[in-house]
Amino acid sequence: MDFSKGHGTQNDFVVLPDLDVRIDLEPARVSAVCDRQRGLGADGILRVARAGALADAGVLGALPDGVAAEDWFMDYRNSDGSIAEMCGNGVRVFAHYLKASGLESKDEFVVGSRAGARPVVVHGSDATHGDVTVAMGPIKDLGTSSATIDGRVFAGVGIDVGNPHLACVDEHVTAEVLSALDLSVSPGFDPGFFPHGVNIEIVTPIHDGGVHMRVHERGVGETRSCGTGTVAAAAAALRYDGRDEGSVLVRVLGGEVQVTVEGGKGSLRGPSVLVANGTISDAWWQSLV
Ligand SMILES: N[C@@H](CCC[C@H](N)C(=O)O)C(=O)O
Repeated sequence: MDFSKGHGTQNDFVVLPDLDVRIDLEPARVSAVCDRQRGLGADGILRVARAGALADAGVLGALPDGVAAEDWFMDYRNSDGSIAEMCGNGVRVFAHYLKASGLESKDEFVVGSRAGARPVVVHGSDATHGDVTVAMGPIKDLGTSSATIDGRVFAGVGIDVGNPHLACVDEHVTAEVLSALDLSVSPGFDPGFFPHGVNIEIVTPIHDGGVHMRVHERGVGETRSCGTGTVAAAAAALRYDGRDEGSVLVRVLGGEVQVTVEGGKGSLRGPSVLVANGTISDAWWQSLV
């Protein structure tokens, strides 16, 4: 089975081209591939197929809103094997992979996700580096809640950008305070508020047009970046600043991305890097279930 490995600001993915939808992505297989000791190592898997082929194979119950059968579809899995609705860094890597592999020749096209259509613009790409903007869709306010890290409570705002986030902007949080946080343990959150789990961002207020952020992802743990999380963080930081719209440079452990919030929708521009192509052993794959 062929694979590529790539990352967007060090949120890393195994990309599995599967146009005929033959690969069985059982959670045990996904978590083995993503395991950094016994597998390839990644925060998640991106299966590459057309939306119609995934629906015909029963992977998708129905085509999500705005997604046509002939659109590309990013079938995203977290490293624990769970399915998530959206992955912002994943869409950039997915679009870059399509261009680099020759599967797509256009610079502007739609990537389908379980959260709906996510149009992309590939500003530039070669076999290794890409620069991609993703139209991230509506930003929905879920109300206020809080996260607990190491006994410290962070007030935040619940934000749905296709998947659920709790973005906590705190006046006492600086880049130095952020770097001292222990995110090796899952932060506490209100399961009544987030019955399907949540991605949690701790964010500095906006300074000189930018914020710093760390993130603990549902189904993964701490990651060095989360694209949907940067959109939630930017929206929360703008609101903290008394604004509904604006452009924010979001700095994460793995780099930086530019997020724009306008008309209740987000857009995300940032890099993608494709680092390797290879083959997964059939014997190993079969041994996993
Ligand atoms: N890293 C992703 C988000 C992946 C999904 C998330 N862990 C969830 O379960 O919602 C991103 O770049 O957005």
